Amino acid sequence: MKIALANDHRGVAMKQRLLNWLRDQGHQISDLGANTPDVSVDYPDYAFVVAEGVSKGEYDRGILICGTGVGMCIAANKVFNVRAACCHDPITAELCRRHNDANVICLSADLLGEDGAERILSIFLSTEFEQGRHLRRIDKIASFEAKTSSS
Ligand SMILES: O=C(CO)[C@H](O)[C@H](O)[C@H](O)COP(=O)(O)O
Repeated sequence: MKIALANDHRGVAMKQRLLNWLRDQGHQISDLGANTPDVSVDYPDYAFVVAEGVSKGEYDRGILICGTGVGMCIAANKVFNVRAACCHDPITAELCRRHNDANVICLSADLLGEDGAERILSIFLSTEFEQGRHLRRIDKIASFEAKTSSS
């Protein structure tokens, strides 16, 4: 899978650990920063780059890491056609794919251990969207987004 990965200063260590693991799984990863834990950066700058890449179809999925995952998630969901999910557990990772067709996952560097993050990512990257009634629901979100972004 072609994946864009980015983080703020709080997510540098987790990103660096996950990079090798993701590449070992055969994914093509673009590391879009940040790479220095000592320099404070603003998570929206990174969330927008990843989310726009996914929105334009340059990447199959996006992965964002900040302290809680929440700031990245709020920012990424402002980008057209992006369905970002903040996942702290495997069940949310599974259902955000099966039910919500999430295309960006946001992880917490402060709350998740390495094993937890790998398990969550593994589920997120391997679970298919179920379509059916769930497609009707995400179509409603897309229609609302199209209507409000053109006004
Ligand atoms: O957006 C967040 C909170 O939901 C992230 O945890 C950020 O990483 C955090 O706000 C950054 O805070 P800092 O005090 O500037 O490190």
